Amino acid sequence: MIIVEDGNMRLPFSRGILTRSITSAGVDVGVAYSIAAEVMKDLQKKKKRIVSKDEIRETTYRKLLEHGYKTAARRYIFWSEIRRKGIPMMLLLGGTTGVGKSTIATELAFRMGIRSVIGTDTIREVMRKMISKELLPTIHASSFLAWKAINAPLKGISPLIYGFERQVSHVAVGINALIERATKEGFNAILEGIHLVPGYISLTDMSFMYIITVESKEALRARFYARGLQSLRPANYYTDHLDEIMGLQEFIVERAREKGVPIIENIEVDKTVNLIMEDLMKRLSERLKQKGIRIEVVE
Ligand SMILES: Nc1ncnc2c1ncn2[C@@H]1O[C@H](COP(=O)(O)OP(=O)(O)O)[C@@H](O)[C@H]1O
Ligand SMILES: O=C(O)[C@@H](COP(=O)(O)O)OP(=O)(O)O
Repeated sequence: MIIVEDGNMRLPFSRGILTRSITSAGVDVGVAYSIAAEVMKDLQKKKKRIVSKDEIRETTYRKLLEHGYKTAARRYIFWSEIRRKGIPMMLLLGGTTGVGKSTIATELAFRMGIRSVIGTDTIREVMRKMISKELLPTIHASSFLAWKAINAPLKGISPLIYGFERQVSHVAVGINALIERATKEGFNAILEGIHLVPGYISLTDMSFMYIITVESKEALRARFYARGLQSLRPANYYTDHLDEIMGLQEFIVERAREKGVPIIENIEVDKTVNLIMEDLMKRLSERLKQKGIRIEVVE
């Protein structure tokens, strides 16, 4: 068995771990698994019982090149450098309910080896327990129904947007606290949820936001039916309010345009995940260069 030495830690070589790192470079998981197996064979041929992480990275990088995956090889080295340097960053995925945020967040977390994925609806749930409905009525409803809790006369303002904005501004208190703590503690996390609206959240220089959208009401309807099969969130609770939910998407997209936050139409999960990782690699390396941190990418 091959032992991987990492500082004073020694762990058995795991094809699963190496497969995840290779998929983080955008390689199909089946191909990634077979490349990981080839890497293991090459290391075994060297008859060395203990290998370093650098040797694994080098061998994997060469294997990807041999198989013609030049771009993936560069991405692979980039993300393993990010992990090696333990660079703290936060990814924030906003977008109206049902577009696929938690699905994409889970896949991104797997590929990037990020352990904490936090939904803003969880933050809202905690706030609901601590703050009464009388005091903050708009947080005790779904985003697209918060307007029903408003009993103020609204002149010329859309009740749907006003109710949503109230809920977002309240939940943003918890979101900003999370971002502050992650920055102070230096840990990675992915936040996902409808409350991540550009202009309402204080981003740090190491937090990167994306807005996920669906192309049509029909596509969104299909998402809710698909989710209804996998979870206890009943589809018709959402499909009965598609116009409101799409109205919130419009509002969120406008804010994203104003703030220059990338907007990604989520047609296929894999494509969306690769798009975000590609864009994130560019934004992250630019940001790190500004901070004087160079990520060597082996040519
Ligand atoms: N690109 C996609 N194509 C088809 N179905 C998708 C896609 N992205 C997500 N889904 C499905 O849509 C449903 C809603 O996704 P979810 O991640 O729960 O949305 P959100 O977290 O944005 O509310 C889930 O059943 C998920 O599997
Ligand atoms: O308030 C809402 O629209 C959704 C947000 O869910 P996400 O889009 O954040 O998953 O929460 P729900 O009322 O369904 O529990």
